[in-house]
Amino acid sequence: MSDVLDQAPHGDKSGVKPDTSTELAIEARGLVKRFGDTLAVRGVDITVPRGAIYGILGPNGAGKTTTLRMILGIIDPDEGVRRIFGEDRPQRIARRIGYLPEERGLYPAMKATDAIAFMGSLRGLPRAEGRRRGAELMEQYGLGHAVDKKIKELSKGMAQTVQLLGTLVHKPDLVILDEPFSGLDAINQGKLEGLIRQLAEDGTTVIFSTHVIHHAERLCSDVAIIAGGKVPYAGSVEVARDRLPPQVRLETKNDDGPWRSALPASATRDGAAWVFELPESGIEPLLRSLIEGNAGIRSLSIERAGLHDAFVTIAGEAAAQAMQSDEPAQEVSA
Ligand SMILES: Nc1ncnc2c1ncn2[C@@H]1O[C@H](COP(=O)(O)OP(=O)(O)OP(=O)(O)O)[C@@H](O)[C@H]1O
Repeated sequence: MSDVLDQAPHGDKSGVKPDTSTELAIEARGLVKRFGDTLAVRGVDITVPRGAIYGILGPNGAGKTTTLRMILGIIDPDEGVRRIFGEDRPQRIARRIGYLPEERGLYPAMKATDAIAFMGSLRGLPRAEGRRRGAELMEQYGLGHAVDKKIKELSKGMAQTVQLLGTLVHKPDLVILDEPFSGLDAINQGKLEGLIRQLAEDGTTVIFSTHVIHHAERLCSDVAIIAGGKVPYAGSVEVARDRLPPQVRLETKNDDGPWRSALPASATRDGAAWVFELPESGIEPLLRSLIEGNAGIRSLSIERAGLHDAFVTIAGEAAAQAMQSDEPAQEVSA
């Protein structure tokens, strides 16, 4: 797949010199957007380092698309500033950006490679080159059999993939994907995860919005959680997970004994196991008390909180439930 994403420096294409003065791909501060009476985005700050895979998580209507559209310069914020590669007028560096909008759509009568070339031409890539690269990309993405097909002859998922390839054909430095996983089956979701990883390995910054926390957990170094037009958390996935104490799960041979006083008062039963938060003093003193108190340890595990649990804590149960209702029944594993 690396050929697919054979990334060259791209600043020359746009006539704008590559910016080396900032390590940030995106810096957005205090973004606010109103649509009539609706306050869609209420003061969003997002900072995306270059080369990151960055996830924007939030339930329906949270303000993800509006935020991305402001960052891209498709709409202007009512308040706040945003910079892409240090440039505060994103349109000026449009050729360095690839954008997959949430609303999918290509001309049904166009050939797939022409559709990719057309999208590339909107970002400054000559059509002939776009067609050549389009065919190459389709071949490498497993759609070689469809290069001569028209969009209307493709399945919905295949057409969506063609649109994604059109987003990448001009070799952008920054790729912004709005809900790229929705509408794809489990196999294609897995392929898309691989493609996103490959883009990042080649130095491209990738930002995607999603309802499905598992994609972000597998792919992202950093995330922003958007809920109700605000960002209650933006930062590393690891730090978000560390906001919750790890959970201990303990099974013992003996039901009772002096060891029981070592368990925190909040410990609960889950079948044969005790479940509780890892005490602040750590596992060693607890282990000592269990051994000396003759618990007869059968099994003991310590599990770090996942991003989903962190999301529930940060954004709230309601937001998590709203997200979960959108998760596909079949999940892919990394
Ligand atoms: N053009 C518009 N005119 C009026 N209201 C809008 C417009 N675009 C978005 N909104 C409103 O702004 C809020 C945020 O919408 P937005 O599309 O940004 O959310 P989202 O997080 O991307 O949601 P989803 O996951 O459903 O796509 C919603 O209340 C929505 O109804």
